[in-house]
Amino acid sequence: MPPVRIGLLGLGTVGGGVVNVLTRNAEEIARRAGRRIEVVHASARNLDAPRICPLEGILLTTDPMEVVENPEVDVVVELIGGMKPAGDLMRRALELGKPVVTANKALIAHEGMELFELAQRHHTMVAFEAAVAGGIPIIKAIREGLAGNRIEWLAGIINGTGNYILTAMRDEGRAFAEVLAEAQYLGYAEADPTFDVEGIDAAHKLTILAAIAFGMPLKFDEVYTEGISGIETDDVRYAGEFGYQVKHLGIARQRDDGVELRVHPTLIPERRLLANVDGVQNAVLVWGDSVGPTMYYGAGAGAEPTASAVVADLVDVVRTLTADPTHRVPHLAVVPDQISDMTVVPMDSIATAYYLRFAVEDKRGVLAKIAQILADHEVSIEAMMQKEMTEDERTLPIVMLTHQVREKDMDDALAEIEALDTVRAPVVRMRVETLDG
Ligand SMILES: NC(=O)C1=CN([C@@H]2O[C@H](COP(=O)(O)OP(=O)(O)OC[C@H]3O[C@@H](n4cnc5c(N)ncnc54)[C@H](O)[C@@H]3O)[C@@H](O)[C@H]2O)C=CC1
Ligand SMILES: N[C@@H](CC=O)C(=O)O
Ligand code: NA
Repeated sequence: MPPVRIGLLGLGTVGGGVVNVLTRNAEEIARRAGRRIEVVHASARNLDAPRICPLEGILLTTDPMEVVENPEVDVVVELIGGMKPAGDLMRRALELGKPVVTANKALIAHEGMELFELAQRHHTMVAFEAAVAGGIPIIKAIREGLAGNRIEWLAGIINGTGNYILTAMRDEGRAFAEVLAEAQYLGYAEADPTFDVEGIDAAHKLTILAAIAFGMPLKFDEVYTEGISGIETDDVRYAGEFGYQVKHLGIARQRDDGVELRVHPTLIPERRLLANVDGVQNAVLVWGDSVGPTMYYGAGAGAEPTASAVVADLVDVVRTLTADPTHRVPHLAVVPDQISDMTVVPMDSIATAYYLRFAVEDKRGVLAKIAQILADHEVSIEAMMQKEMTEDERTLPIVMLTHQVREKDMDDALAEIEALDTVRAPVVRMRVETLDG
């Protein structure tokens, strides 16, 4: 069989990693795919930029559309990122009947439904394993390995940059900005790193995971999203004193009245496996009704871990190039006419336990007043600590864990507490998840 000819859009961190993996493991990959896989044409914005990979034998251009339209290219790999021009390039490739492999979670989360429909219409496919949790084969695991289950819920650390920052803040007490710059240097961060630190990247990934787990449409706009930029080292330390780690989680859960989709900093009991996933590593805990809890762990970002997922998709695509398109594994796990809409439940209706930190004036009766307001709103306290006075001797931090409470009740209680003269700053709050069923 002649080699399969790849057109590669983007020669940055992941594009470079893909060339390296395809070159180094060429024989092994050919044994699996049944044919050799070779990059023949590639594009980058600046052809003089330094590269992490060899480029011998690859025709280079600054015009990615030239690669897509090259009749000598059989499969397109999109590793540019973002919405434009990546979306137009992908659409053109699909119209030409060329399969596309991508790591672009933003594009899939926003435009996946149309792209999958276009692919189907042109008897081809989009593969996107690298879009979620980097090198972890989580899409394949849920879509194929857990196909016998009703997935009840999943929770994951799905942004490598954010986890890298939180780990360095906790273990080394380093400043947020400095660690972010390091994650950018290592190639982990998005082109716009606010996507990482404000939870948007994790929301893109959760959108995709939920669609595959529950057979529902991609609903990025309905994901409740909070990032890690507001987390302070004191809170990480106090959480540790209660026996918890602070992690940024994406959570999707089926309920009778719809589905919860939320991304936010979360306290997890330190004995849980997820609490011990550090640095750039990601992990996803998936709970299926037949299998129970399963967990998938590995590098969530970086050149070769992400390339590992891109190349696995390439092998899949190559294996099915000559197959009847209706016999391929569907993009969102269920056959297209079986995708069923699901209501995303409002945050107000979600019940979780909470970590709270109050900055109060050191005055008699303040704590009693706070406890009273919490009780009036059905919030019951599980544990409480009074911490040392701040350096300026102005405020006394009080931290507590609560039992489960509806978000709406907590909002109302905190609004009342923040209006007290003796409360000096907005209350810091993080949700707590036990992840035990
Ligand atoms: N870096 C990582 O660890 C991971 C990245 N991803 C995704 O992989 C994709 C690529 O990311 P990286 O390799 O990190 O990016 P990068 O910034 O290192 O490389 C991007 C490449 O695309 C080219 N490019 C950028 N804008 C372009 C434009 N307007 N027109 C033509 N070419 C353009 C650049 O010249 C460069 O070669 C993104 O979708 C990202 O979200 C997914 C998982 C992990
Ligand atoms: N910026 C992303 C890259 C992988 O998806 C991350 O840090 O996880
Ligand atoms: Na993956």
